[in-house]
Amino acid sequence: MARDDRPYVARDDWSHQARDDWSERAGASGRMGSMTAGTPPSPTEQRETPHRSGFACFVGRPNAGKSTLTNALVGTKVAITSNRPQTTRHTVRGIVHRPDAQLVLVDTPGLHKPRTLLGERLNDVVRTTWAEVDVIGFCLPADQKLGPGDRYIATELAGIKKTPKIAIVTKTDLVESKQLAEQLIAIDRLGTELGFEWAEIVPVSAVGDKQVGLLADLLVPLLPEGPTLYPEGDLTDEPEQVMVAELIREAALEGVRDELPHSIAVVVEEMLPREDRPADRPLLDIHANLYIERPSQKGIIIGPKGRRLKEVGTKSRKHIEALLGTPVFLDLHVKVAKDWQRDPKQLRKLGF
Ligand SMILES: Nc1nc2c(ncn2[C@@H]2O[C@H](COP(=O)(O)OP(=O)(O)OP(=O)(O)O)[C@@H](O)[C@H]2O)c(=O)[nH]1
Repeated sequence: MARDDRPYVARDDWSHQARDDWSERAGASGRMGSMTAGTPPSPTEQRETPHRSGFACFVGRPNAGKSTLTNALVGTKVAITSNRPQTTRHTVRGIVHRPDAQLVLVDTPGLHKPRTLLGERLNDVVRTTWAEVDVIGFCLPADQKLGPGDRYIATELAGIKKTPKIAIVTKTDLVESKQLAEQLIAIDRLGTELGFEWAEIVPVSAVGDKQVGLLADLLVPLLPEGPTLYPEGDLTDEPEQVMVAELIREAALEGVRDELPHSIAVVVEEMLPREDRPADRPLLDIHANLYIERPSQKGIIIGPKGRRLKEVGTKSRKHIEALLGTPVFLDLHVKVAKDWQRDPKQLRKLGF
């Protein structure tokens, strides 16, 4: 997206920021050393912009829209999304390939007050990720006032001094411009209150495809100079089995309530091409177990006459086939792993 097309950027000094970037790069590369701030680069100079590569992660409370945004940036379904909170457990990387940069997105679980061993482990994953990335994107939904959950995360962010932080106001399609403006101001103030400044504050709608390209444009200059890290065409380095398990879990989460979403874990036991198939009609056999914590939860997952489980299978199979580009036979079993969230041995077995 051309910079002039930007309908909203809260920082009124963004154009200076952009110019500063240019002069900074000039200093760094030595190639544009004579350029003064405010001089637009010539097309030749623009082509000489150094290639950048690095890692960004999106943080924010559950349901803030992190996975949807990751998918929108990458352009393919790589992170699972759901309208249930805390869907993302595994760190899924989406990779944005551009001529000038490679941006590796690390999608973390939501940071929350831990109540179980699983909760503590998830928070550790989040903090470790924050310390390693080049830029953090803090996602705040436009349609919800800043709450204690946001402050909790922002306070933690304030402690990570070195990493630049971009505030991303998500789901802007859900609000009028006045509400959006208020949210932008509140977020700016939150940074000031906590003693740091956002590198940018940018409103986006992943669903409405608004300003997603701009977000990438703002993230890229915050990455270090460097060569491509992954081969072109790679969208994620998450093992296929984990992605497949996540797609099954996503389908299983649909329509379940209360504590059940947190009780579901999926492990793909085996993925093997079916033997004796003609080359033009391959079939991939996938055997997966869907774990719950208590026998009483089995009925809900399986549904009357097995209908619910069948739906979960059909739905996830379609997504898996789209992801892997091959027809799939999905063999899905429901098993009870008693209180797995509190049992270190079970957690390890389930991949945490
Ligand atoms: N209208 C609208 N809805 C959105 C947008 N982005 C995300 N959503 C919805 O918000 C819900 C949560 O989105 P996710 O992307 O799963 O949120 P998340 O932050 O990854 O959630 P966790 O994995 O639980 O941390 C889903 O129902 C999405 O469809 C958006 O730009 N506009």
